[in-house]
Amino acid sequence: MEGVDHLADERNKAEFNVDDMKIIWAGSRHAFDVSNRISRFVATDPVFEKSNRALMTRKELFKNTLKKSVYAWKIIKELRLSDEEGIKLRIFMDQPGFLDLHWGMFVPAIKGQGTEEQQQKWLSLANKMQIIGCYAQTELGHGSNVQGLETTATFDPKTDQFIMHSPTQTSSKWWPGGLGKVSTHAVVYARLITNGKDHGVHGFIVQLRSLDDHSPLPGITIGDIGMKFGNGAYNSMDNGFLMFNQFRIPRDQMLMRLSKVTREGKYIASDVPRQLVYGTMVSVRQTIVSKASDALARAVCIATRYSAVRRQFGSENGGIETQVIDYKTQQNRLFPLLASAYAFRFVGEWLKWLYTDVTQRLEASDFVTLPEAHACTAGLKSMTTSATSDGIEECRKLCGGHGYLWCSGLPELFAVYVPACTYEGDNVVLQLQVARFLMKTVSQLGSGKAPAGTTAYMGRAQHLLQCRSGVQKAEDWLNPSMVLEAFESRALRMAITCAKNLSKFENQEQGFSELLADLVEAAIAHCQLIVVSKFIAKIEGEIEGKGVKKQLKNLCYIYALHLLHKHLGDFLSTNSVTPEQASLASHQLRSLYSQVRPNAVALVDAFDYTDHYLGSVLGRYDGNVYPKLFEEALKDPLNDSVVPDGYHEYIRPLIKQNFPSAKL
Ligand SMILES: CCCCCCCC/C=C\CCCCCCCCCCCCC/C=C/C(=O)SCCNC(=O)CCNC(=O)[C@H](O)C(C)(C)COP(=O)(O)OP(=O)(O)OC[C@H]1O[C@@H](n2cnc3c(N)ncnc32)[C@H](O)[C@@H]1OP(=O)(O)O
Ligand SMILES: Cc1cc2nc3c(=O)[nH]c(=O)nc-3n(C[C@H](O)[C@H](O)[C@H](O)COP(=O)(O)OP(=O)(O)OC[C@H]3O[C@@H](n4cnc5c(N)ncnc54)[C@H](O)[C@@H]3O)c2cc1C
Repeated sequence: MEGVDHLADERNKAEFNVDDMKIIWAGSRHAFDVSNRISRFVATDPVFEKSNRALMTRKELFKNTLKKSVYAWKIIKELRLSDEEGIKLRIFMDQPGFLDLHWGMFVPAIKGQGTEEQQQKWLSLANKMQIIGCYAQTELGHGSNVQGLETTATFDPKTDQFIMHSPTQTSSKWWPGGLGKVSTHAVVYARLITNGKDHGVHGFIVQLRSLDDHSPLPGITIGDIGMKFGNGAYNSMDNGFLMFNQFRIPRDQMLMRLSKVTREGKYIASDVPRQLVYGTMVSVRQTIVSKASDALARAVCIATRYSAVRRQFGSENGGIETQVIDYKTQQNRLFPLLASAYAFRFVGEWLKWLYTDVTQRLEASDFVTLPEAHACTAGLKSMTTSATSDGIEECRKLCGGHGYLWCSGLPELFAVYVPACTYEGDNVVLQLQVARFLMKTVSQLGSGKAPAGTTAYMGRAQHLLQCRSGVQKAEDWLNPSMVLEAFESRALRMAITCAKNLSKFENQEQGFSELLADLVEAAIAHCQLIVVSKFIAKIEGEIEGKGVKKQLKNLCYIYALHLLHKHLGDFLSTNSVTPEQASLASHQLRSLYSQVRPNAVALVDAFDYTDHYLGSVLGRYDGNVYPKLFEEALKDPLNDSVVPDGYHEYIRPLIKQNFPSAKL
């Protein structure tokens, strides 16, 4: 029935003020107002219609993305939207495209690595979108190993130019978003060679296409790398390939904030860490963590609302059946994901703070916190995107058969989201960076250098290596210090075991390669500790709103205890908990699920998503699922005619058994 809220009973059960929770979720009243206003604006503008995406051909989808992106830019300019509003517009538009790479990587790369002069020249064009840029780092043969890139930029002192060249097929740039068909420019990462010496990978601004007719400049071969996973989905993006054939650019197009090449061809390295050339990746990894909470929240919102609508079994005397959300198995799969969405939100807020702090320090030439910022952005990007990808797929299963329908919104969400486990650094490769950082920290214990920041707990190694958890009853698992101690002790003991095993190898690098799998597990344990500790810090802070804090506490402990349950092997093998304490944790989890149950729909309403953004028949705000599933089905082109195309050609001859005889 139109206009009826099928989830009204669920909403009436809520024990907290949803509007207050919306502010907590958004981060502030201001952030909520912006998000709420822009999402509704996008939802009502026909240009941003997206329900027809799956049926578009690649070319139609690409053109539709161009149309939406340019229209979004026009709105940003005409309505003088702020950066914050512009970014929200892009998010709610919900279609990956060249704008992401232009604003998300090209502009930041110039800001981070260009000199004042270069910024003035290039950003004035880029900020008006008179040039469109992308980030061309990955090559056909090398993505994870940035130091292994093969493209060369050789300085020619005669002409004061760099010669950009792709010496092999594997050196072709391959993957950059926006490169295939749209970008006029790119920040290209290539090996800098002066006077025959290789100085490693540096960034260069390179014009790729004519600003008059968009044709590739001579010496440049460029195109799209082809269809990717899923229909619609990430295929709106023109990920591209690029080859240089002795292509020349002026010397002043090398990004020279971190190091320089003089007119004579002399290379001058500055005294800043060379890793700052990776700065753009660090900034995007930070953004990806907040986006993980958003993607997971979308999936959880769909699965929660649908689980409250869907009924199976349990009917007594012909009465109504049980809502599937009431099954403990459903709760055991769904509520930890709901809790994770909130957890990633808060760790994302904290990471943004950490990133802002390290950026300010770098500007003041203070590099002390750079390794930690790198480890946190890499590790949390890895951990949250892996959990979110798995979570979206779990939400699809939580919706049963209907979750597999395109109109559930979940297949497309998964297809768009899952490459987050790979881009901006493969998730395993990134956890190994965390592991290196942890091994270094462990090796310095006792040296007088106290570990700080997220590794401060390692400074209490003596206690954490010996302590036994004091949990005696299920309620003890609601004690923040007991929860934290269990996670700290597990993370520390895993790291120390790895360090001990490493020390048995004469060659540290060889030892590291032998122990890769254990090192990744130790890194994940450390990252989970960070998320748990930031959630606990959040609930221990000031939180306004009727009943809001109570709900967040429940979610925080669900998050922590479900991790304990999932990684029980780690907790038991490190003696961080006993089997009895683990069983008390399971008991406490069940009790927390019961407390969350009446609030579940309201907790996903707090995300404030429009039906347009969710793009899901199953996750509709009004819960009016079944009539809308029919409506969607009837829109499918196969239902345009009762008798399908191909009937006379194939079905009829088959049934009548009168097809021509086969010849081999
Ligand atoms: C007017 C208003 C305007 C508003 C605008 C409105 C419009 C809005 C439109 C859009 C809005 C934009 C929204 C943007 C949102 C963006 C969202 C995201 C979308 C994403 C789209 C996908 C795009 C994808 C892009 C890419 O994938 S780019 C390529 C990424 N590639 C990688 O990540 C490669 C991974 N590999 C590496 O990073 C490195 O190779 C390595 C694995 C780290 C190894 O490096 P190496 O140098 O070999 O180091 P090691 O020897 O291992 O270590 C040495 C040393 O260095 C330290 N280290 C390493 N990395 C770093 C680092 N980054 N920082 C600091 N330190 C680092 C390492 O720890 C070691 O330290 P020690 O020596 O101390 O041990
Ligand atoms: C949708 C999408 C968009 C992208 N956009 C861009 C872009 O705009 N610009 C850009 O430059 N790039 C882009 N990329 C490329 C992306 O950054 C790389 O794909 C990514 O860094 C992974 O590198 P790879 O493909 O070389 O993977 P590989 O490194 O080849 O990984 C293959 C396997 O090897 C494993 N592996 C690799 N090294 C190690 C190791 N040292 N130890 C243990 N295991 C290892 C990995 O875990 C993985 O399982 C994009 C990729 C995708 C999918």
